[in-house]
Amino acid sequence: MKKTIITLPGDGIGPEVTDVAVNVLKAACLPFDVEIETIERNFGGSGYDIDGVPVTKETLELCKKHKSVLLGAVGGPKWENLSSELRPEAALLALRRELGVYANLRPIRVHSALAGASALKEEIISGTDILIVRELTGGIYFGEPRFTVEENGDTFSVDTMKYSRNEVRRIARKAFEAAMLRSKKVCSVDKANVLESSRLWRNSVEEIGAEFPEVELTHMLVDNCAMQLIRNPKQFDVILTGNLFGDIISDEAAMLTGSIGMLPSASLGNGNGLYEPVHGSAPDIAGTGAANPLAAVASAALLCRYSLQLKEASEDIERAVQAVLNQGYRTEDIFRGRSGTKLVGTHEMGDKLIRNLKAHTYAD
Ligand SMILES: NC(=O)C1=CN([C@@H]2O[C@H](COP(=O)(O)OP(=O)(O)OC[C@H]3O[C@@H](n4cnc5c(N)ncnc54)[C@H](O)[C@@H]3O)[C@@H](O)[C@H]2O)C=CC1
Ligand SMILES: CC(C)CC(=O)C(=O)O
Ligand SMILES: [Mg+2]
Repeated sequence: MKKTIITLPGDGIGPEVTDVAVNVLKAACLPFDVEIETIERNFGGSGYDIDGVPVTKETLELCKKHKSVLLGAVGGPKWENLSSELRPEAALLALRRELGVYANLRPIRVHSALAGASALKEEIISGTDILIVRELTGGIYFGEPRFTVEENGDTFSVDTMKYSRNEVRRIARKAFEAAMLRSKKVCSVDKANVLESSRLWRNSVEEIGAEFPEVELTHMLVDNCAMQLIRNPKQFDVILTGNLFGDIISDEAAMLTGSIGMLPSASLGNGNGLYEPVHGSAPDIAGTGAANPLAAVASAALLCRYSLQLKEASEDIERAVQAVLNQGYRTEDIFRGRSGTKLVGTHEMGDKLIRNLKAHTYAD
């Protein structure tokens, strides 16, 4: 059987990690008689350089048609002075919006082999298993109006933080459903002591919480959450939060796992799936072969699970990731020079993954 996915490698390290993820995905699906066909499109800053826009209408339509998209990353200094609608990041926001993928799932799992790789003490982080459920198509990244004006000899810029009750209820339901399959705890994170939109958020989450009496619901202000994630991350099961706060605390939570290069994501909604590492285009290491591809690879595993319904292939990829870490292979970001570990580059890590995948799947 043939399955088609759209790949949008993007900018910086995006193409490097996407290449590895696609190779691993193909190798993982083969034993299940699924041939992965990829259609690649320009996207982000590199898309702008070629097409004059960071994403074309044709690409958006193609993504909608095929429903599953594997994305690398966008952005970089080269495109920072473009107007907001031509910036690489605008393409990503447009894609998320067009696909209607409002539920951004960001699993934070500390691999036992990497418990010593975090900047935090091993006893604080080992065993951490958090799911951040971030609202992705609303909030301040999309709210109108947004503008900059010159007034009275000064410059003013406005962004709008806006949520509707239904938008909050929709993402809250996803968080509670996820919690039912985990440790049945949801911590909703907001800034309800200051923001009107956060008070609506809290109120709407409470309404959905009432439909899930088995799930323990707590609320936490985002500044406290930023601190609690470092103090005692194991207190969290599912963290439910809005677009901006989720963006920030997930980068923070990435450091529990040793590196932002470890964190995958799946964005779901409207029957579509967009899969991308949590990290950006990392211009500081692009082209050096140092990028950690495991976040992109783990995102491909999520694509297998949610879009291709190939749970076993997805688990095979996750096992291969565990195996390479247990065997001591480390890209620079997670390399701490410990005995038994070996520094590898992006593509060498990909080769090790495929070797493990073959050893596992063909031996069964
Ligand atoms: N989803 C996306 O496409 C995102 C794009 N960006 C864009 O990326 C550009 C750079 O943003 P930054 O703030 O520097 O964030 P970043 O996530 O690209 O990089 C932050 C730091 O983490 C390191 N890093 C990131 N991914 C890594 C990986 N896979 N392996 C090893 N090290 C890794 C980088 O080298 C850098 O030191 C900006 O243009 C930004 O807008 C940022 C976040 C998400
Ligand atoms: C690049 C931004 C549009 C978003 C971002 O940083 C993220 O979704 O993690
Ligand atoms: Mg981010």
